[in-house]
Amino acid sequence: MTGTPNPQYGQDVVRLESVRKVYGGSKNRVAALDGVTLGLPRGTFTAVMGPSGSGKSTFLHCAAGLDRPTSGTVLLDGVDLSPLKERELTKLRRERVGFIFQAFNLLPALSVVDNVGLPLRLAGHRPKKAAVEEVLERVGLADKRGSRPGELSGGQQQRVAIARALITKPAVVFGDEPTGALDTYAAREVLTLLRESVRQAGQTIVMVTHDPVAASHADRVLFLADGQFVSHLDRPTADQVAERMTSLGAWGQDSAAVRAGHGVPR
Ligand SMILES: Nc1ncnc2c1ncn2[C@@H]1O[C@H](COP(=O)(O)OP(=O)(O)OP(=O)(O)O)[C@@H](O)[C@H]1O
Repeated sequence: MTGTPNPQYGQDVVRLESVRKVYGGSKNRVAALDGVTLGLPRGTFTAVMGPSGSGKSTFLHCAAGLDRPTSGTVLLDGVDLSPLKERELTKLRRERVGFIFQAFNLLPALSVVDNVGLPLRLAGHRPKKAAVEEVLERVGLADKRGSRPGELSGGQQQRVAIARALITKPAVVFGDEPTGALDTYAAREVLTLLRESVRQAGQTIVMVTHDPVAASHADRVLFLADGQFVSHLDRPTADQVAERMTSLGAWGQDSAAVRAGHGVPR
């Protein structure tokens, strides 16, 4: 089965080769991704950072098969996405990719259990009770199984979203600012959970974030500038991430104020 966790290091779950994504016409052409070649090994937690407009969302969308590059190749769990038709791409995403967004995107009328089981239902499978219970245990919400999202805190809702992302045993989970809407405490809980799923279950996670503290939970932080990956840090502190972002001009004149807002230890 495609999504079976395989904590085998050295094998790239996400691979981009010479990927370019160009927007606009001849007058307002923007290379949002400008020749990106990159491999993300199985069982690793990667954070992607960069100034506004550097191409983070474009990278996430292309790497996750939500958008197609103008040129170049994306391989997801060993599958070349370029020749796939839309339906095949949708199927591959459902089977092998999990998503976590800033706005938790839970269905308010459904219980926690039904929200978590939804990706399996969409793929035409009936969620197994034991599998849903197990993933709810993992995110620490077994006692909230019957609650509606509106009855939960932001951190709890994001943990439901993580359970929903993990239920299909995806090859990779993409997070788009997953802690952006959470307070410091809830954010730390969510990041610890993501990190544990990498350490203990061999999950592969790729997370776009503006927050140096969030990025410091990753194994590796990649920095984008003008559509290219320009540097990386392995197991950095939040301060090191913030320094690197400052050197990329990410926070302009107000960098100190923004750093303070992002909770960087000073
Ligand atoms: N649909 C689009 N049409 C035209 N240009 C686009 C489109 N999407 C993105 N761009 C441009 O591509 C570049 C990269 O955008 P992208 O959204 O990937 O950056 P980002 O790093 O995610 O920015 P932010 O941190 O502000 O969300 C920017 O110059 C942006 O204006």
